[in-house]
Amino acid sequence: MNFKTLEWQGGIDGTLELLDQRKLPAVTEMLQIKTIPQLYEAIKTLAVRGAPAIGVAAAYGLGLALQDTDQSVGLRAALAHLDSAAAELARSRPTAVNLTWALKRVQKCARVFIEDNPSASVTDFREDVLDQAHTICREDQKMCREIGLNGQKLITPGSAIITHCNAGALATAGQGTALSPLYEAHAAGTPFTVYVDETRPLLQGARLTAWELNQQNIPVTLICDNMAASLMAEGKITAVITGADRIAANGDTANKIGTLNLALLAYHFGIPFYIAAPSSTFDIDTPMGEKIVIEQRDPAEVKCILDRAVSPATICAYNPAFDLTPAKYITAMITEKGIIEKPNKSTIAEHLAQ
Ligand SMILES: CSC[C@H]1O[C@H](OP(=O)(O)O)[C@H](O)[C@@H]1O
Repeated sequence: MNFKTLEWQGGIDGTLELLDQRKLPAVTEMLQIKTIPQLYEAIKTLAVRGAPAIGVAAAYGLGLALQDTDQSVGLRAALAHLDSAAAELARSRPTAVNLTWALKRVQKCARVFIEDNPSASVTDFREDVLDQAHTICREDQKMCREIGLNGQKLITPGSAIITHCNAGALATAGQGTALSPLYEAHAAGTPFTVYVDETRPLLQGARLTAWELNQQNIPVTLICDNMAASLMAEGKITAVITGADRIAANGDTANKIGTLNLALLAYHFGIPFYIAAPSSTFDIDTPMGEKIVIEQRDPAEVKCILDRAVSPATICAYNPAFDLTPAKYITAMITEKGIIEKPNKSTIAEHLAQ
């Protein structure tokens, strides 16, 4: 990739740099994040977005949180500070499980460090927390590549794929989830077509996926969200691939609003519908989709396009950021471990246990 979605600069007193996705595609600008309130705002306003990217950013956020502590506060106080920051960041967006998954993982490792090193310095503790964040980042990069290699076999010469929102490098620390098989197929010289849903209201498809694929010289056909049915009816689509924000134990999947539309259309037209996601997006503690909290965002986002009003200011608007696709409409899931055909509670459990 010729851009970095996010990157930690320096050591324990370093800075988290984020590519400000609110300004793409017109402006490529890095945000310098030094505090928890700054990171909370960046996640809330989608300066950084996408389930894996949010998780990696939050993990680094705990490294930032400890920059307020010094040797005199002691390990227990430093841990309390870290927990407080984790609780605040967890409130930024409720649906993507990677956020709380990453925070809980760093918090757990922090406790193990203190139990194993009760006389360690706060500086050593801070080094360990930052190492955990780097590990989560590196693992995500590796998982993205593996998803690509596992999903590449689904992209054959002449494939015509619809993708929704952005589940590419901009949504992860690596080369993405849903877009990763496309990158691998492109690198292998496989000729395919990709239709990118603009993805209202925040246009992650038009602004981000189209930009990202264009950066990699992959031809893009941008479509409005209401065009998928006619393309499928005309026999022009061979598969749908999207990302995911949270996958329940039974395979019900929360993803960007509009994903369910595509899944139902694909089911009707007999077109494969694939979800690409790393293991960190599976939430086995949530038994089914109806238990997943769907983020409700500011209705003003629906009444505007790129901050320009498109409807009377006084009307109401409905703005759920995600919808739920029941597992029965999902042909297969692509993970870093392989492919889950006909995802359900048992096939998912067996797959994740590999
Ligand atoms: C690789 S997960 C990307 C996932 O996150 C997006 O949501 P948002 O842009 O609101 O963070 C969308 O649901 C993507 O599929």
